[in-house]
Amino acid sequence: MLRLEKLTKTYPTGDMALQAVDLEIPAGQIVALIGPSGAGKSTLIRCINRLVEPSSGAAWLDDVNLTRLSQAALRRQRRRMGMIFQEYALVERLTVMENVLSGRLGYVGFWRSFTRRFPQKDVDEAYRLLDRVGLLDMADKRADELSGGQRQRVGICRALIQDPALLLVDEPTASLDPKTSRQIMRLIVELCAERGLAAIINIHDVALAQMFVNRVIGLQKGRVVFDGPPDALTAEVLTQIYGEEDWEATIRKPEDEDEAEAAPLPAGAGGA
Ligand SMILES: Nc1ncnc2c1ncn2[C@@H]1O[C@H](COP(=O)(O)OP(=O)(O)OP(=O)(O)O)[C@@H](O)[C@H]1O
Repeated sequence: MLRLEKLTKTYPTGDMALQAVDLEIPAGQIVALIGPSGAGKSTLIRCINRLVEPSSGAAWLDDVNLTRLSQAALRRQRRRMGMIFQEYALVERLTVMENVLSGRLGYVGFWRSFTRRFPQKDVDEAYRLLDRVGLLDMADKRADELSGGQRQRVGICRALIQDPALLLVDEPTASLDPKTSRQIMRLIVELCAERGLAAIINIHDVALAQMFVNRVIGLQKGRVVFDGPPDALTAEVLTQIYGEEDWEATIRKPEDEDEAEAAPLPAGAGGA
């Protein structure tokens, strides 16, 4: 379980990116984080694994206070938090397989990581994951030969091979076309359900969030202003989060139901 207690981040510039955020995410629950540009979504995700150092407050993963860890202990705990990035963050000149296996670098010793010789069980797991995401025949391709959707699938495999308890997902579909975006969201949600993984997905596309998760958290100016099921995201609520706009075009409509049926919410997606 992830618990944030009054998590606060003020950047040296004075930007108050997070203001005393309290949040609990049970094991296995998938949450979409929405909010306007600058609301603090990326900061929140990065304060959890301390790519950004929080100014005060605490982030607990089960019984571990992540904000108090030494660098060595933090490295160990980061294995439990897989991260998926908007721009994939793959090493372009390495193969798909090598990129996936790089997710194990936090586990193998210095010499193995230096020579990139991974245990056979890691290689076997990498093949299993690539098969699961439909990229088995791409294992030996270089990352720079892949499409955006294929790259994100590699990014997902790299995060999952860490065997994390929590996925931190930062705008996974922002660089993808609408159809590929749906496929990637569906894959993330399915894989989390299969593995009982909790996830926080920072996402700009409200309709996409509504389609795939059971709990949405709205941030505005570093504060949680909404926490509830996707159906509660009315035009009034969206105005509160984002400001005045014609929200009827954004809110999920009945004709989207076909897509929802094609992607039933797994039980693990969990309610608020
Ligand atoms: N490295 C930084 N130094 C100073 N201020 C920053 C830094 N990163 C973010 N900020 C500020 O913190 C606030 C929150 O930014 P953050 O990137 O977390 O928002 P966001 O909701 O993820 O936005 P977007 O959707 O545009 O990515 C903004 O005011 C931003 O300008």
